[in-house]
Amino acid sequence: MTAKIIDGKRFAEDLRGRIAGHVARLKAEHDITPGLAVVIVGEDPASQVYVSSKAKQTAEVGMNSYKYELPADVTEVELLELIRRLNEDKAVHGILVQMPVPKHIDPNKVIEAIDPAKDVDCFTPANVGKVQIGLPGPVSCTPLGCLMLLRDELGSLEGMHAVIIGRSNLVGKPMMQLLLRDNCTVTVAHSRTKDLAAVVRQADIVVAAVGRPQMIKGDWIKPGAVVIDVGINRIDAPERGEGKTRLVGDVDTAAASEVAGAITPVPGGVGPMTIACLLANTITTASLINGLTPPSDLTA
Ligand SMILES: NC(=O)C1=CN([C@@H]2O[C@H](COP(=O)(O)OP(=O)(O)OC[C@H]3O[C@@H](n4cnc5c(N)ncnc54)[C@H](OP(=O)(O)O)[C@@H]3O)[C@@H](O)[C@H]2O)C=CC1
Ligand SMILES: Nc1nc(=O)c2c([nH]1)NC[C@@H]1CN(c3ccc(C(=O)N[C@@H](CCC(=O)O)C(=O)O)cc3)C=[N+]21
Repeated sequence: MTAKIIDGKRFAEDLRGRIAGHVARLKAEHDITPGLAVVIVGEDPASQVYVSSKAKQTAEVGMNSYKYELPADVTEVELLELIRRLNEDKAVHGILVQMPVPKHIDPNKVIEAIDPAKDVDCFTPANVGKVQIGLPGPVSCTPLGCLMLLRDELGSLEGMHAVIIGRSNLVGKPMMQLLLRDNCTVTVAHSRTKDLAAVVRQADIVVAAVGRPQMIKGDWIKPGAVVIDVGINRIDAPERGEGKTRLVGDVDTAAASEVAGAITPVPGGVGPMTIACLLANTITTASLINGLTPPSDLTA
């Protein structure tokens, strides 16, 4: 059997098309142009690429995009002051501070400074709690993107055994909440899990968010399972020439594709969905800030 390749890039394009429709409606009916502010500290080249593609896609769907590039030696006080200004700015409906921030800045202080009403990453305690009890609000971008792909592939997820590998606040834990809400039986595995292969073999749905290149092997996958590969790892690719690299996920995609029912590729899988869901969250926050019900097709 050869797995279906889940085209996240294409799904994200469709999602951005729907987002553009919601932006047009907010403008025409309510005179609101959603605005997203992205703050980046320092000059990590990977982050630069990621932030540029966010700005480009934000503009393409008709939203306003505001980019703040701060030097790596900016003080914590200065960064917090910028966040406070963005909290007050009526044109800004979403604030994203690219993580990680330099070591001399406390990421928890950054998170706590962001107004939960504008927290499009769903990092603040208020929004984490809302997701847990099912209240409307932004939902962590990567897990939201994974959920959309899974629902599209499977329809109802009810009763399925989902195994998530990774328990970070960014991916694993919010993924757990969303799959539980969709009536999956959820197992969360991590670095202390015993016999990970045996745990993964039980899964109808595998979500790999570990950050270890190709760690999840083909023979760990139950035949027909749906595999969502969140990992983005840059590895050496001497076959492409000296000094060249390529991106791979946390799953051994070639081997897993022999067994799985469907699988997301890297690149072109979850990554593009993360960015599209960031824009979706900006519609959600712009709606809620203005007392409107957010569009149901952009959230969990
Ligand atoms: N596609 C996208 O849009 C995004 C991709 N990513 C990628 O996803 C991956 C995960 O990101 P993130 O959640 O932030 O990573 P973290 O490093 O924060 O978390 C990794 C998790 O994996 C677990 N883990 C580490 N080693 C093992 C192991 N050998 N066996 C089992 N579990 C293990 C850790 O366990 P423990 O808690 O015990 O330490 C931890 O819970 C990375 O590759 C990242 O680049 C991240 C965000 C967005
Ligand atoms: N506050 C904050 N929020 C985040 O959501 C956040 C963050 N900080 N810091 C970094 C991680 C990582 N992340 C990615 C999103 C999309 C791609 C993506 O689009 N990847 C493309 C490939 C891009 C390439 O070729 O380099 C793909 O998978 O197809 C990658 C990585 C969001 N993160």
